[in-house]
Amino acid sequence: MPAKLYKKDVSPPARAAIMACEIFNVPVEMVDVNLLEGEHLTPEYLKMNPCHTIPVFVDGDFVIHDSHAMLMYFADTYGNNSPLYPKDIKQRTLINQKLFFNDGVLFTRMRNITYPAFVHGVKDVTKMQLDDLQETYDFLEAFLSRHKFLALDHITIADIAAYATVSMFHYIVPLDTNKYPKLAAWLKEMEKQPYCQKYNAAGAKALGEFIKSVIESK
Ligand SMILES: N[C@@H](CCC(=O)N[C@@H](CS)C(=O)NCC(=O)O)C(=O)O
Repeated sequence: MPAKLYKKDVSPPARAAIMACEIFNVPVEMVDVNLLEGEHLTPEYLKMNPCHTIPVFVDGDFVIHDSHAMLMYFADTYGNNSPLYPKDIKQRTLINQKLFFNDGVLFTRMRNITYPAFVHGVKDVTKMQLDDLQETYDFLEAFLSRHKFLALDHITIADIAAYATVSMFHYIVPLDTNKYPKLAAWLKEMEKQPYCQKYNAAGAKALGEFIKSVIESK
C-alpha cells in the first residue's frame, strides 16, 4: 500500500507537507479531508490522529501527525543530503528552532483568528489577536536581518513551513513594505519558488479571502 498524506489545500501545515512531498519526491497518495463535514472527527481518523488535525502522513503502521516532523522526516529519508535540511548540527538546530517558531508562534497566532472564523463563523477578532499577528512581522524582520532566509542564508525547510503560514497574513494585517523590507523581500523570493506557486498560492489565497470575508461581514 502506498503511503498517504491526509490534507486539505487551504491548511498551511498541509500545504507545507505537500510542498515537501514535491521537493523530496516522496512517493505518496494525496487524500483530501473535508474539515467542514467533520471527516477529521470520525473514529477511523481519530485512531490515526487523536488530535484530529491535518496533515497526517501514514505509511503502514508509521504515522506522523505534525507537519514539521513530516518535513524533517521527508528531508532525512528522501532528501539525499539536501541543503534544505543539512546534517551539520548547528545549522540543523537553527532550522529546528525556526520550525518550532512556526508551530508555536506563527501558526498558533494565526490559528487563534482563523480557526474560530473558519470552523465556527466567528466574526469578532480582538485587538490583542491582531496585535499578536502584527508582532510576528517584527520577529520575522529581525530574523531576516540576520540571515537572508529564516534560519540560514539559503532556503531550508523552515522557510517552507513558515511561508505556508505567513503567506496569508496580509489578508488580516496589511504588510507595510517600508517598515518590513526584509520580510517583503523574503515573501517575494518564496513566492517565486515553483513549489510555492504550484502548491501554496491558491490555498493561501482561498484561506485569506475567506477569513477576510468572515471578518468584514461583521
Ligand atoms: N502542529 C500541527 C498543526 C495542524 C493543525 O492544527 N491543522 C489544522 C488545519 S490548519 C486542523 O487540522 N484543524 C482541525 C482541528 O483542530 O480540529 C501541524 O503542523 O501539522
